[in-house]
Amino acid sequence: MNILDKIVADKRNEVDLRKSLIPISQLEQSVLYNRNTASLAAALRNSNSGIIAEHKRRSPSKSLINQKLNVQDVATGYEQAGVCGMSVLTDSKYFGGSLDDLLLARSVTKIPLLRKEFIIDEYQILEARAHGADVILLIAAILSKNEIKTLSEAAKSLGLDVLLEVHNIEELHKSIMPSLDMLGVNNRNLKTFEVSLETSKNLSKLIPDEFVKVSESGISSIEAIKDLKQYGYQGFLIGENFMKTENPGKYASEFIKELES
Ligand SMILES: O=C(O)c1ccccc1NCC(=O)[C@H](O)[C@H](O)COP(=O)(O)O
Repeated sequence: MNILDKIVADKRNEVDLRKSLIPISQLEQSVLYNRNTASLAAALRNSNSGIIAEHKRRSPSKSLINQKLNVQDVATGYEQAGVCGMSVLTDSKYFGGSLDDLLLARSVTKIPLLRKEFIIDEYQILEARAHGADVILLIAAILSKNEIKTLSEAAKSLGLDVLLEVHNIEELHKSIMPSLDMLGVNNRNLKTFEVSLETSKNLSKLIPDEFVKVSESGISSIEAIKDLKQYGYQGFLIGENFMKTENPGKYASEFIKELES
């Protein structure tokens, strides 16, 4: 079994357990569930830098990245740096994150928040909204066309933006549908961990113009972003490169200033 299959198998058990503990009616009654959401797609369209900065403690490919930081400090730092949005990993077993991280980030910032999760069930979308997310991620590699349609339509009906992630042409072809806002190309093969920015470049011309194009993973330089912009990308998801520093917000601020200069 590859790592992605393992993550999804564990996720099915985790979601079943969560559903049995917290009913949907409880999620719907939360204060955060009943609020106006912010659009990441709109923020990216209006930005020069297009940075989406991630909170990521560890990962299957890199193991430990940074365990010392407080998520509220990271969120505040990212907002002050001028990022367009923040991605918060909520998977606990493989990334050391949680829904509490999302809540804590929401408590200190107004920027669009992405629930970075392996979403396989509509229940996780309700959880995302109830914990302060504005955006959800859907990963084409783990969903059928029909599931992408059902889940993205559910997210849109709740006022959430949808970022759909692909890694190859087959995933892209099955995914294009009107209920998506952003199409993300993951430069990391989630089954082998191989990273190449060529993946974003190769798929760029196949992504229809109505979607905001986002390049994800393995981005560590200003030159890489300038190059990807030539291919029509308006969003750049950066995790490890910021999180491995002592002060991700400060590093992101310097990165964005240089990008915009
Ligand atoms: O990062 C991993 O090792 C990973 C492994 C398996 C599934 C997903 C994984 N990462 C999720 C992401 O997409 C990244 O956290 C995100 O794009 C940021 O990437 P990076 O800038 O390279 O940290």
